[in-house]
Amino acid sequence: MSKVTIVGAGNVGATAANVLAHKDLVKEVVILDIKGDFAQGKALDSYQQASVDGFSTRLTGTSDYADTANSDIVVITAGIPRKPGMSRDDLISTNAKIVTMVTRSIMEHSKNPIIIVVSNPLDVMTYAAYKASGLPKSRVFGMAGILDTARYRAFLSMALDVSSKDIQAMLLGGHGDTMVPLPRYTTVSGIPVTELIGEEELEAIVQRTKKGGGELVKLMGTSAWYAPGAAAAQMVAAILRDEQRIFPCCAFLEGEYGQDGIFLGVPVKLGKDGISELLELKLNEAEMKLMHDSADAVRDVLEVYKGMNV
Ligand SMILES: NC(=O)C1=CN([C@@H]2O[C@H](COP(=O)(O)OP(=O)(O)OC[C@H]3O[C@@H](n4cnc5c(N)ncnc54)[C@H](O)[C@@H]3O)[C@@H](O)[C@H]2O)C=CC1
Ligand SMILES: O=C([O-])CC(=O)C(=O)O
Repeated sequence: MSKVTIVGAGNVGATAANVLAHKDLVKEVVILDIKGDFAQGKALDSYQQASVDGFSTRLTGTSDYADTANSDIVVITAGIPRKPGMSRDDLISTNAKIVTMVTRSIMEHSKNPIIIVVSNPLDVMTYAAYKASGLPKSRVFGMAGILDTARYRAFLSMALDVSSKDIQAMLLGGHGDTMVPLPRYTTVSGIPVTELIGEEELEAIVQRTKKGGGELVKLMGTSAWYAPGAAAAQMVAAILRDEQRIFPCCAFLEGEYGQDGIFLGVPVKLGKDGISELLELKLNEAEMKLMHDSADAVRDVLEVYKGMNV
């Protein structure tokens, strides 16, 4: 009888709630937004889909944190999205305050939730939620890697004309243009991807993946929501079902990959208590360098956050 709260009833939050309800895994999904009755409207619309699509999960909307009391899992999507010409890092001054305030309010009503952060800039916003919550690192992490590998898998699927279901891939690093897709850890039904595609075409797909978020911002004028919402719901499902699935997630590193005191994308195992294990891949020199460059980029934004004293 779990309870899931989604903070932010906007594009990503409402999609995550809707996708989660379709999985029919949880009794109650609460959507919270500061924007008047907006969350109530989104929840009501979503719940009116229940009889059409056949799910029982109740969706309710609110602007009152008391209604989030005793949540088992909280997904934070509150904050502003970027517009064309902006980087995710440009969102920090607004979103750091929002994510910190949201996390504090959540913790006033739920003792030991698992928090999944979605708001950007993701790696630093996950750090902000971790600090504001006081929860252990196993219970606070961010969604990005599932989305970024999903884009990588989509581009590969289009290039190879195969189902993306058969493409397995791993990706590390920050959720920015320095992210590190890993062709050496990419297979198609067990076949190394390098046996199926030329080096140049693969490199072009890697580069397109790194800028995958920006491509959509340019096309739509705001950032993506279908794949991000579904990715967040997949993480919630893995926790609710105690699946111990291995996903790339934004997790707190304390020495792993040569990084300390920073949230970055790495493979983790997800189950009922959050992150049960962080996996350290045997990277080659070139991959490790890309990982360190990505960590440096995240660390620059982390310094900005630390200087804000929120
Ligand atoms: N980690 C990832 O891979 C992804 C992250 N994002 C990020 O997710 C965030 C949300 O994106 P969208 O849903 O497209 O934006 P949106 O503008 O559609 O929705 C954001 C919602 O947050 C609400 N909000 C703002 N301040 C709040 C507060 N203090 N408390 C509660 N609610 C508050 C707004 O009223 C709005 O409804 C953005 O920061 C975006 O950059 C988006 C896609 C992927
Ligand atoms: O691109 C953005 O700003 C939103 C995001 O993180 C993504 O879609 O990857």
